[in-house]
This record gives sequence, structure tokens and C-alpha cells, in this order.
Amino acid sequence: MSGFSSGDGRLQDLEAGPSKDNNDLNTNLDPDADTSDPFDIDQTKNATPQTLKRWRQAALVLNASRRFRYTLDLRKQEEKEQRKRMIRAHAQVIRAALLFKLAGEKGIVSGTPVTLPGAAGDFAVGLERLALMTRDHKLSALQQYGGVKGLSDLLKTNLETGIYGDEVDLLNRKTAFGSNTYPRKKGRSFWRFLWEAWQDLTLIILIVAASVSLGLGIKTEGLKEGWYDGGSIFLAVLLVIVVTATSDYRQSLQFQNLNEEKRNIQLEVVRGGRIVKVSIYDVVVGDVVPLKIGDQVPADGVLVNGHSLAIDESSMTGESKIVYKDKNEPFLMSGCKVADGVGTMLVTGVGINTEWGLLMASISEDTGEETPLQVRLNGVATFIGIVGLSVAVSVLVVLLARYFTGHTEDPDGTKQFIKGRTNFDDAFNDVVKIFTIAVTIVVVAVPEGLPLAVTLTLAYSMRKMMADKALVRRLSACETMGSATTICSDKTGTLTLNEMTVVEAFVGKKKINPPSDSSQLPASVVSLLNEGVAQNSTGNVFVPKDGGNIEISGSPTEKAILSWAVKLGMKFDIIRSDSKILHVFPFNSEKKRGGVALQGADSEVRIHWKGAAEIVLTSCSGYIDSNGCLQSINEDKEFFKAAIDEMAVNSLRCVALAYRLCEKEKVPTDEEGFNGWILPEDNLVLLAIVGIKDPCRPGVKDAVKICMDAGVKVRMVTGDNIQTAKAIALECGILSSAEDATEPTIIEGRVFRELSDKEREQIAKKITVMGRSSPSDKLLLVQALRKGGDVVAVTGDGTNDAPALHEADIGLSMGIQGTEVAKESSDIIILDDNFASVVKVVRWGRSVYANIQKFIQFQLTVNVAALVINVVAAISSGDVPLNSVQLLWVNLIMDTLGALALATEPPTDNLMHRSPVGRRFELPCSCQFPLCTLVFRTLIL
Ligand SMILES: Nc1ncnc2c1ncn2[C@@H]1O[C@H](COP(=O)(O)OP(=O)(O)OP(=O)(O)O)[C@@H](O)[C@H]1O
Ligand SMILES: [Ca+2]
Repeated sequence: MSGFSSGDGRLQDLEAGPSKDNNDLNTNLDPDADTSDPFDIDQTKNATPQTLKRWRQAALVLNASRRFRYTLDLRKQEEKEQRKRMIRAHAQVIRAALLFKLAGEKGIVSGTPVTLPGAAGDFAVGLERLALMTRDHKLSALQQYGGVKGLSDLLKTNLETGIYGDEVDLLNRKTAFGSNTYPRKKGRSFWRFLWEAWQDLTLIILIVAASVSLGLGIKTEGLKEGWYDGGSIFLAVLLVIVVTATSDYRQSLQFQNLNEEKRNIQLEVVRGGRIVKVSIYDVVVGDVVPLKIGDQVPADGVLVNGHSLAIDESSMTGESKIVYKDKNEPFLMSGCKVADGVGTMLVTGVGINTEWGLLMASISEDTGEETPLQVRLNGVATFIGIVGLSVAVSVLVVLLARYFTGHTEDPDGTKQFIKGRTNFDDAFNDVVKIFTIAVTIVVVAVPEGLPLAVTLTLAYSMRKMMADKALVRRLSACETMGSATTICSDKTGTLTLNEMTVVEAFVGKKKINPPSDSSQLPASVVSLLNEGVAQNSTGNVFVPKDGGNIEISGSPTEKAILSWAVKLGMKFDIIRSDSKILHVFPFNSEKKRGGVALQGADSEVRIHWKGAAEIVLTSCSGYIDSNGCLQSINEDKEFFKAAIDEMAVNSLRCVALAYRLCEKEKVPTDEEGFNGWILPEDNLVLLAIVGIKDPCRPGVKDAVKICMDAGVKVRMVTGDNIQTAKAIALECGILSSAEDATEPTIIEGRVFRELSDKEREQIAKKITVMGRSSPSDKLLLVQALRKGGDVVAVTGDGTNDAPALHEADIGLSMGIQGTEVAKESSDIIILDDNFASVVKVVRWGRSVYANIQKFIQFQLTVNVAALVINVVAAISSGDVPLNSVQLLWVNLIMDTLGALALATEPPTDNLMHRSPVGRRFELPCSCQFPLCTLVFRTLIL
């Protein structure tokens, strides 16, 4: 039977899982070995619906609704997909119906799309017409308004500086066009849960039995004495119902809150010239929203400008197709993801007026799912259930036989049943009693509480993890995290603070000290540098008119470089308007650089590149020296390489800035040409190399140590320079000494990539630090480690980390720096981006296993004890020592209260001093759990 370990009879420490010398971990890991056992699903994360269906069918369940609570509803899932398709097809009709219903419930949506033909509020364009235009992708309508520019005027928006954005303005927009919220499907009420808890086969049988026994009791013994049996059963049943309903209700509230949390995305919009962070619910029509790779399109809108902007519309259309957006295809649909490129959009439709909003309003989000533990405990429960059932049947047969053959006596010695003499009422009464006993034995024996206990424990640790800054997106991640054997963490932001400052700068061969002292440089160099920084950036610098502090926004690396340039004297707005951007190649982790083509006032076309220093350096053929003269780089390449290495060894992140001129003939003339234009990236002229400091997070060293003690290996997979990676790894204790740091302990992504599958699998275990990795290297590492039997947790923030996050046993995304796409592929979101929080998650995960083990021991001993006593007694004396009322109370305490109590046991420090349970968690089974406890319990009972 699955779920039962091979069991060598040794007594196990409860919280330990398998002991340290357990190295059969690797033997049964072939992922597709032995699929004959339906309960043998070691990863439910990417399990097929067929597999899930199979284990459900294989489980012996008396109370399906109880055991499969909070598991994935396969049918509903299908319905959801259908609904999505339907909404695409009949959006208008559904919207009308929904609004009608809402109006009936009392009109609560502001800005209901009424058919205002012309204007809406202060605006010269009506909501209905806007919605129609976006919905049907009507380019002609947009042209009628005078294109995006004309539309923005109608919406009183400035395409550069956004809407004005004060309270009055926002309110106006909300009343005219609605807000970006949608009516939620209401959660089920407590009464619903009560009602459902009652509909449970065994409980119904018990209620019937209780009624019969109550009636008979009162009839034969009078009201005063006779209520006792039936009444207690009633009371027990009632208690079970109330406790179950209450815990279910609380859980559902918890999931609702979590969903709220998940949906409340924070994003940047441009308002009043500055970039501000707002909640997705606060986006209004007219907002100008910058989009970059990994973002979710927050509302319906049109493209203002964009560069190779590609949108993944699969979440709406269902087909995974990447659509490129440009002037001819400017309509953006809410809910889709940016797959590539950068752009800016003008919001034209929000909330219920978008298809996304409609979808959200009409689909209830109960993301049930099963966890590996649940599956395997179902196996255990089924096994025990079968045993219990056979015992119950034999007890029933024995008791009935003894009764009808006249072998049973009342306490006063008279025979209970004498053929022909005992009247029907008495006999019926006694038979009902016997029957109740049999049913009770089934109820007691079938441990429906087992799978339930898992959910309870998981929900509890989920709540606790939340308090520890980890938002659990998939429940099963809690438990899987407890069995993790390795964590592949990225460096930037997780191990480090992500607070970057430029601390070293080379211009030419001259080290500028302090790095922002522009007096050491000729003006021509400074202005070229400033141009490269200001234009080749996704960040923004906002200088308040009233002379407040300068606000710099963007990714941490961008921010560091921008503020360095500001100190050098860069006037962001002026430089931005001095030259025209022709084309952008946005920064991505694969190429590790980003570029931009500019046309200056002198109509010269310059291409600026900025990226990982040693990579940009290889494309340079010259450099500008500190006097502003162009030099050939050939003899000096070694000098620059050494300079980069030196900065990297001091744990600095190195970024190089370079540029080149572009011949006029090579510049495309039309939009089509620009879209396919690959910016020339050879023959560059190096402008500067900057070293950016990003200090280690305080506390990370301790967290790494805790992991090591717990037998969880920490690996660093970073896009940064390998020397920088090494320095940080040493600093936070991932590498113990510099001598350790040889290949393959520390390896470059490129080297790893080029190995064969087999070789990769072999060396993956040895890798501790991987530098200059691309996101696909991360995926390769995860695959190799998993093949080798590791349970892998992966952290990631970038969009292209998504495959690795998906592949890993547990994907952890970063709440602050992480993109929406990464978050969506992850199982847990680390809200403070901190590695220490990851470690706390491990601890809670382990406590899940510990609690489940305790619960199983508790439940099994009681179960077996109760069964043994009854069988022995029934066969030997024809009576059972525990009557149904007593049995019921035992069961009640075990199944429900026991689960509640043991599920919420907090973890002990001991948990983090053991090796991880790995992929095969051993459940304590009949041959393992302490016999003495069993005997003891049997005696007590
Ligand atoms: N905005 C940027 N513009 C230009 N170059 C950048 C930018 N951001 C990072 N880089 C360069 O690219 C390199 C790696 O980037 P990548 O995105 O792959 O790693 P990361 O995600 O920042 O690091 P980690 O993987 O540790 O989280 C950096 O070392 C830096 O030199
Ligand atoms: Ca990264």
C-alpha cells in the first residue's frame, strides 16, 4: 500500500522524517516509474487531470464531500474554461445581464454603461463608444477621434505627463467611466457551510439511527430515561457539524482574503508628470501607464508608443499566441501579459467594461488543489477504511447471529431474544442498536479526518507564513517546502538589499574619484554620458517644480546609474527632449544589455548601449579617454578587463556604457523597417564602466546557516558577473572559503549550458554558485537537480524566470521586484524579497509534516485500539464494551477536535536540525508506530 513506508521497524522520532543515514532517497525516484499505484503521486503541481481523477476514483470514500474538500474540482475547471470562451463570444450580452442583475440588487456600480450617445460627464467622449472601440478593435473609430493624440485630448490627458490626478480629477473620471473594480462573487455564508456539513453519508445514517433510538427509547423507558442514547448521538453529530462548518467557513474566509491580496496588483502610472505607484483598482480612464516586460495590462487601452511590444493574450483568448502591438494594432486588452518590449498605454476602459473585469466578476475563484500528502493520506485512509468496513460487517454478523440464536442476555439474566416470545418492537429496538454499533464502528474506523487534517494544517501554516511575509499561492507549496532539499536563490534583491549605488567609475583609463565628480571630465564626455544614461533607461527622474527632492524611479540598477548621472549634472528632461528616440532594444537578462537609437539635433544617429561590463567590452573597438579623445582599445582591453575584475572581486556589479554612430543609410525609414531593425552592436566606443555596490542583506548569513544545519543546500544562480557572485557568496556564507571556489562548484552559465544532459545531471549537485546565467540556465539546473532526486525550491523575479519557477517543486517569486508573470508562475510570493523569509517558509513547511505525523499516530492508535477491542469483545462475549455513543465521542474527538488541535501545533527549533524528508516522506505505518502506545490506548479504552 502506498503511503506506507518500507518500514524497518525502527522507532522513529516524530518530527524527524527519515533519519540522516537514509540514502534510499535516490532509489525510487524515477519520475515515471511505477504509475500503477494511483496514490503514488509525488508531485501534484503539474499532475495531469487523468492522474488526479484516477486517485480519486481509487479512494474508498464514504463522505466524498468531506474528504475532497478544498481539492481541485475538475469539472468546475472545465466549466471555467468554457465560460472564458463564452465571454469572448458574448461579452455584451453577459455584461448587460450582469448589470441588470446588479441594478436589481441595488445599483452599486458607479458609471454604469448607460447608452449616453455623446459625452460622459466633463468628457467629450462617451463610455459606450469608447468601450465599443476597444472591444471590437475598431481602428477606424480611433482615427475618427484623431488617433491616440486626439483621444487623449478628449480624455483630458497629456500623453507625456499623464492625467492631473488630484482627488477631483480622479472622482470625475470614476463617475464618468467607472472604476477598475468589478463586483465579486460573494463567498458562501456560514449557513451554507452548516448545510453542507450536514450532508454527509455517515452523519445522515447516524441521525436516522439517533432518531429511531430516541423514539424507541422514549417509548420503552419514558422521556426521562429514554432520551439518553439517541440524544447523545444527536449531540455528537451536532457538534461535528458545527465544528466542521466553522472551520470550513474560516478557511474560506482566509482563501478569500488571499485572493484579494493576489489580485491587488501595485503598478506604476504617470500622473502629473511623475511616476506614482497605485493599486490596479485605482487606475482610471485617461491614465497613462508605462508597460514593460512581465507586466499585466491593468485595463483596456490603446498603445501610445512602444518598441517591440509583444503581448501574450492567452489569458483572455485561451490560445497561446504572442501578438505584436503597434500603430496598426494598438488595442490592449486588460488581463494580458507583456511578453516582450516596452511601451506606454492610454487607458480607455476599466472594470466591468473590460472583458477581464467581466470574467473576474462571473467566475468564482475557488482554486482548490490537491497536495501530495493529501493524495497519499487518502491511500492510508482507504486502506484503514477497508479494514474498518470488514470489521464492522463481521461485528454486525456476529452480533446479529448471537442475538437471534438467543445467546445474549439482559443484565438481569433474561434472554434478550426468544423466538416467538419477544415482541416485534423489542426485537426491532435491539436490532437497531446492533446496527448502530456497526455503523459507529465504520464511522470510527474510516479516518476521514486524515486528509482533512492536512488541509487544516496547511491552512494554518499558510496563515503563519503570511505573517512571515510569504504569500502562498498554492496550498501544496507549504508542505512541499518542508521537504525541500535545495534552494536555488538568485542574488540580486534576495541575498542582497537591492539598494544600489555607484561607488566606482572609470572613464577611459581614469578612475573618477569620487565617482560623480564631473570636474575631472571634459564637458563633451559628460554630455555623451548623460545622453546615454537618460535616454537609454526605463527609469525616470522627476524634479518637482517647487524645489523639493528629486525623485528617481526605475529598477534598482537603473536608479543607481540615474542618480550617479544626476550628480554628474544630468538634466534629465532637457536631455530627453534634445534628441529623438528612433528605436529601443529593451534590456533583457538573456542578452544582458539594452540599447537605444537616437537622432540628435544635429540629425546624427547615435546608438547607446548599456549592459554587463565584460560583455559590452567585447563589442568595443575603441574608448573615449578622460580627455575626450577617441582611442583604439586593442592594447588596453586587458586593462579594462582587470579593472572590471577588481570591482567584481569587491562584490560590485559592473555596468558598461558605450555608444557608436550609425550611418544614415542604415537607419530604416518606415515603421516596418524599425520593427525589424536590429541595432548594430559592434564597433562600440566605450564611455564608462561603473561599479555598483549592492550590500548583502543583514541576516542572510544566519539564514543560510540555518539552511545548512537543516540539510538544505543553498545555491546561488545569478545573472551577475561570476566574480561578483563569488564575492557575495563568500560574504553570506554560501561558499565557505575561496579555495572551494573551483569549477564546478562555481560555474558560468555558458559552460553549464553547453554540457550534455547526462553531464549536467552529474555536476548539478556540485554547483554552488552559477554566474552570468541566463534564465534558461536556471531552468536547466532545476531540471538536472530534480532528475537527481532533489526537491528543488527556486526563487526568481524576472519574466523569463517563469519556466524555472514553474518547473521547480516550489517556485518562489519576489513581491517587490518580481514581475506579474513571475508571480503568476510561482507557488509562493516572498513579500519582502528577503532570503530569510524563504527559510522561515521551510520551517513552517516542516511543521506541516511533523503535525501530520503526530496526527496519524494519534488517529491510528485510537482507531486500531477501538477496532481491536470491539472485535475481540463482539466475538467473545457478543457484546461491545463501547456502545455507539462512546465510540462516537471517541471519533469526534479524534477526527475533528484532534485535527484542530494537532494541526495548529507551532514548529519547534528541532525541526531545523534534521535532514529534509525529500521526495518520499514516510508515513508512520502499522509496523512503525510505537506498539506500546497502541497497547496503552487499548487498555485505557
Ligand atoms: N537596467 C540595466 N541596464 C543595463 N544593464 C543591466 C541592467 N540591469 C542589469 N544589468 C546588467 O546585467 C547583469 C545581469 O542582469 P540579470 O537581470 O541577468 O541579473 P539580475 O536578475 O539582476 O541578478 P540576479 O539573477 O542575481 O537576480 C548585471 O550584472 C548588470 O551588469
Ligand atoms: Ca534575476
